[in-house]
Amino acid sequence: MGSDTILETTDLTKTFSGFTAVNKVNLRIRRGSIHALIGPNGAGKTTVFNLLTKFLPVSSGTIRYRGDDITHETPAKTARRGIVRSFQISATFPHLTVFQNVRVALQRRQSASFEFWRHEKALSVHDARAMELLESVGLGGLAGVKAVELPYGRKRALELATTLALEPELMLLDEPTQGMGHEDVGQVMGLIQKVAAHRTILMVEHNLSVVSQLCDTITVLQRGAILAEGDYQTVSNDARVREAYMGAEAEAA
Ligand SMILES: Nc1ncnc2c1ncn2[C@@H]1O[C@H](COP(=O)(O)OP(=O)(O)OP(=O)(O)O)[C@@H](O)[C@H]1O
Repeated sequence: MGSDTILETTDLTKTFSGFTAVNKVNLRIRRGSIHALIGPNGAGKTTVFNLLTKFLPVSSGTIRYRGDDITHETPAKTARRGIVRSFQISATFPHLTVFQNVRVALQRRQSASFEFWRHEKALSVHDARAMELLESVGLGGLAGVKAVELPYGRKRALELATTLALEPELMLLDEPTQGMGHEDVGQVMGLIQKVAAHRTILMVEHNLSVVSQLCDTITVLQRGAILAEGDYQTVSNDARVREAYMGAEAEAA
């Protein structure tokens, strides 16, 4: 595994009672890149994420992270290596403030447990870092607001801040712009670009305009297997990719 590769899968496969959802997928994620996983509904994108984070056990094949075989490692150990999934695992606590949410995430990272109902003093060691993280995602001015009261796009920014608190090296983003209006999409794209500066990002994203603007490499999955890979120009000009997408649209119509 070359030093520019942070994560590599070899023949990664997942079967569910005889049905192959992920079929011999060979992924290579370049360190420092923003890599997209796209494909029609049911292509296996979410299952790949679940395999990489160990949320699901691998049926066959291997996952190597920075050269180590992590295929059969526990989810906690994999997370401690810095492979962190956002927008699902890092659910926020609606009735805590924006600031408290980030502080809890920092505490979680430190104690690797959920004993976060700590004495105020124990938590206050994280105050400065919490504020710094909030500033970095543009939420400095909303620190005292309850998470539940944030507009949708800002909630996503908070989720990013709580994920960043775990110091991810490889960040997995699950449809970061899903359900967003134009303005929020622009804001979240800006944030992703910013947080990508010091890490690697793998994202599942249906919005192809977002993918074309953000991602260096795109892997297209179809029925569990890789259909095409390359930069946006390459995959969007690929006849098989066009057909897969048009086929999916025709089915949906
Ligand atoms: N736990 C499971 N048991 C059985 N089949 C499953 C399970 N999870 C996923 N599948 C099947 O595996 C295939 C891939 O699903 P997956 O959710 O990974 O696709 P996806 O590309 O993420 O789709 P979408 O874009 O709709 O989220 C689908 O046919 C799905 O029905």
